[in-house]
Amino acid sequence: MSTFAERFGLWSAEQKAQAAEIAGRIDAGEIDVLRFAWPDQHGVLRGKTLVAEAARGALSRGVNLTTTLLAKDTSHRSVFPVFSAGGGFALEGLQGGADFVVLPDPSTFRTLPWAPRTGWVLCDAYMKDGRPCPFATRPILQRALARLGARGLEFVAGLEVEFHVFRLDQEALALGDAGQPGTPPAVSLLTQGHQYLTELRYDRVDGLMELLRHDLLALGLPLHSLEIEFGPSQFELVFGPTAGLVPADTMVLLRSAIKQICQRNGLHATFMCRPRIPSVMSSGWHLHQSLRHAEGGDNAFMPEAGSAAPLSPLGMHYLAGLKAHACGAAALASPTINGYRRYRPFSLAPDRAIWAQDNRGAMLRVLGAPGDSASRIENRIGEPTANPYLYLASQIFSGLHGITGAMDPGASADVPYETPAEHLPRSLEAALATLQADAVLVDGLGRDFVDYYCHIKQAEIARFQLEVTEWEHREYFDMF
Ligand SMILES: NC(=O)CC[C@H](N)C(=O)O
Repeated sequence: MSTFAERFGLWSAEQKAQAAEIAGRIDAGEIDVLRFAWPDQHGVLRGKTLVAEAARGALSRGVNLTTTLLAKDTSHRSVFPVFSAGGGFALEGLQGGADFVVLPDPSTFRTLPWAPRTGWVLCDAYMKDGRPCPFATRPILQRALARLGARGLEFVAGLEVEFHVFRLDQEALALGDAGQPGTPPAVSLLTQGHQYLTELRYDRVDGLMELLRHDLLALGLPLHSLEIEFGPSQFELVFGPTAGLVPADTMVLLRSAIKQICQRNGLHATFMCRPRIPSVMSSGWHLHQSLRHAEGGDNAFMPEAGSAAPLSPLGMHYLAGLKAHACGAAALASPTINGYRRYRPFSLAPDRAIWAQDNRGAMLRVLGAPGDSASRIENRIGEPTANPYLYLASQIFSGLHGITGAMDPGASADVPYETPAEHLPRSLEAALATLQADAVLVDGLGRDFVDYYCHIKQAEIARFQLEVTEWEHREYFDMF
């Protein structure tokens, strides 16, 4: 019987060869288990771990997962009526908690440095009839990349990712800590804040940094630097430029890797934008991006000699597209309720949709000059929880619109927090409404996908709105 991958022709010749190589490593007894990891709608990895012999067959047969995973919000609740007729989804085949199939992309295989004799492979999701799973997000980025490819262009991105790491104070979980979501762990600071980039702070956490450096490099991720960020217990890692799907695959893996490495060492790493700790600074995910010519590989954003503009005309049009669609794209770049507390002035985070030449107060920081082969745009709109496939796709769809419409980004906003401009959405709800009304992003992502995504996010918002916050209690309880 032919396998799932063969029957539906889901692998390229290169992927077949890579799968054979993994099978060979399993046969040679190199690994005991293989983790089949699939990035869900939140960009969180889920999947199953198979023992070596079972994993060998599942490489090309795939692994069945439950379609209810597609229905989950960030509390892991199913927010579609999956057991009703049709399952509440706009598309067929997802009712009743039936199976879908995740099939490895063999090019992503590696062994996990922190987990002995453990293999890991990123998977793509398909329906049982071989169709791509309609709500999977990796194919959305693939589609965006293909649109660029049709113009002879490739997407290049480097990642600047901020996050917090705390010491875990709690050894055991109490029974009462269970919940959906459960009680967050009790933690203490690793470092105090406001010692941005000091060597003393770095040395204090050198042990953690060395753990991260060793394992992230062993995973083959393009780690460039490790840095002390502004806030208490806040750090930043920078990853050098890679092309196509790789930066997004890197992001899902690095987030999961950092959390795993930390939890194995009595630490808690979080990519939540603005944890509730005194003197907190928000964590951003700044995306350095450029396009290159598929033929020749030269940077398509680098301006010609003598250019007054910091980018080529193509780059300036792309920039204008990013600016024009920023408020809708925010729903993908900053997908949590918490992320909207970050857009505030004078914080090195953006608060409005503007661009400027090398200015960290602007949303779009442009770094380019004739002769600079690293000419690029740094979009500072994102927070580190974003699903990278959606965040990157939102950039490409926006930028492509700028290119096809030969859009003009206007002048550089050199006083970013004073320049009159459209304010970034003040809430996730406002961002979702803007996304729904953005015809270019809806066309790129697909109307069914946008409706699906907004339904999940609205469920989170609805639960949030039912909670009485500590702020309200403090404000009104004694006063009235
Ligand atoms: N050093 C920095 O650039 C800080 C960035 C800031 N934390 C943000 O939210 O984007």
